[in-house]
Formats: sequence, structure tokens, C-alpha cells
Amino acid sequence: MTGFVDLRDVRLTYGGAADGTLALDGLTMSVKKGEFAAVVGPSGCGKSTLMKLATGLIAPQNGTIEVAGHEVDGPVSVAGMAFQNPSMLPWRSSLANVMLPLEIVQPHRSKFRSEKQAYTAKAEALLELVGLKGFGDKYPWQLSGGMQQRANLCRALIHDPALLMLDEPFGALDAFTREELWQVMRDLHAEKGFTTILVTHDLREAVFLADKVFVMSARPGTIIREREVPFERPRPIELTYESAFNDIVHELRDLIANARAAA
Ligand SMILES: Nc1ncnc2c1ncn2[C@@H]1O[C@H](COP(=O)(O)OP(=O)(O)OP(=O)(O)O)[C@@H](O)[C@H]1O
Repeated sequence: MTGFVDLRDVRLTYGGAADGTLALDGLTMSVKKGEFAAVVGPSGCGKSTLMKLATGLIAPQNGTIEVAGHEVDGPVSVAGMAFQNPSMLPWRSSLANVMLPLEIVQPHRSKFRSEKQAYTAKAEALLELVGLKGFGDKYPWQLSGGMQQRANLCRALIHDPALLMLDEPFGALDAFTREELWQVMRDLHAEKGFTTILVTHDLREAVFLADKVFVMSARPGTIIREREVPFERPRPIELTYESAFNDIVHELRDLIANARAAA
């Protein structure tokens, strides 16, 4: 396989082959190093399942999964993750929340004490990059939802993961805040160059951020279309009001509507 993340002919059934739920079947997809991929599809088609498989949280009954050239057979340490709910620890400051993975993930864990000053500077620099300069000492409950999600992105990136997995990270935010966060995400990806897989229900979000959008069928999920997004980077937010942009959004919408109807 040739990508940075490769899934080939993957099948996943929850709860036993006989009477379980077949979530994914015959799913094949490949994401290149540094690429920003989005995954869209009908509700319940298996998008989150795909994320759990690619990060090694669950194993498929059939097929192969490779990340960074290695077959996945347990939690993938090169991955950072962010979900819809930022789930920050309320008793820790934002800075301490951002630094949490360094206390857990090797090789950082072993040198956390001796390198604490450098790690703190790194976390502060990341907070600044997402527009949270000076908020490191605030507790999560002192931050707005959008600010919490910014800090959550920093926490996902603090250990310099080569792969960032995002499952509906902006889904709970209002439209304006969401667009702000798209731009934060665009700039983080441009600066750091990590490979990204974003699961989203928001087709504008997918087209704005991604190099390639994977469209899934209804459950059992499989990939029914890979749509390249041709727009140059960096992409201004005004792009989302242009007709060429909306044409792709409509094309994706039609594919998903048809997939739902076929279910
Ligand atoms: N732990 C589980 N045990 C049993 N069934 C599950 C489990 N997790 C998911 N499923 C089922 O597998 C299917 C795919 O679920 P998944 O959460 O991957 O879909 P999704 O596309 O992310 O959903 P949504 O669009 O609603 O976010 C669904 O039918 C779901 O009910």
C-alpha cells in the first residue's frame, strides 16, 4: 500500500457475526502523507467506526489497516485526536490540559520533569497559534465553547502527531465560531503539515478544509466516491461563497442523498 493511512477491504461487525451490526464492509481508502482528507456520509454509515479502526482502538474482522507503513495492531501512537466534545479536565488549567498528553505519551513522559520548561513554552506557542495567547491559566469552564475547542486542538497536537484524527470537532459550535475554527485548522495544517482525517456532517467544512473528500454509502459503510478539491491554498473563507465551491458542495450533497435513498 502506498498512502500514509491505508485501509483495504475492511469489514467491521459490532457484537458478533451472526446477529451483530455490520458497520463497515469492503471499505478501501488511502490518504497520502500530509494530505487533508474529509469523510462524509449518511448518518450512522460508520464514520466514527472508521476513525476507531484507523487509530487502532478496535480491530477489523476482515481487511488490513496500515498507518505510516506499519500494520495497525493496537492504539496508534503517531495519532492525535479531537472530538466534538472537547472533554477538558475541569480541575486543570488550559495550559495543563494541553500538556496532558506529554505526561502520558512516550518518549515525552520520561523526560516531562526535566523538559518541563521547554514543554510549557511549546504549549504556550501552540495556544498563541490558535488565538489563545494569555489564556493558558484559565480553566476550561472559564472559556467559551470555541475557545475550549481551540485548546482541544492544541492538546491533540502537543506531541507533534504525524496524523490528526478529527471527529466532528466543530459540530457543536455556532456558524461564525465554526468558520473561525476552520481557518485555525487551515493554518495549523499549513504550518505543521500533519496528515489529517476529518469526519464531518458539514459539507462546506469538508470542501473548505480538505484536499480530498471521501463519500461513504449508507451502512454498511464503504467508500462510494473520492472527490478531489482543486482549490489553491491558502484558501480564503470568501471561497465558500463562490459558485465553484458550492458546485462541489451540491455534488456531495446529491451523492449522500442518493446513498440515503438507496439504503
Ligand atoms: N460500540 C458499538 N456497539 C454496537 N453498535 C455500534 C457501536 N458503535 C457504533 N455502532 C453501530 O454501528 C453503526 C455505525 O456507527 P458509527 O458511529 O460509526 O456511525 P457514524 O457514521 O459515525 O454515525 P453519525 O453520522 O450518527 O455520527 C451504527 O449503526 C451504530 O449504531
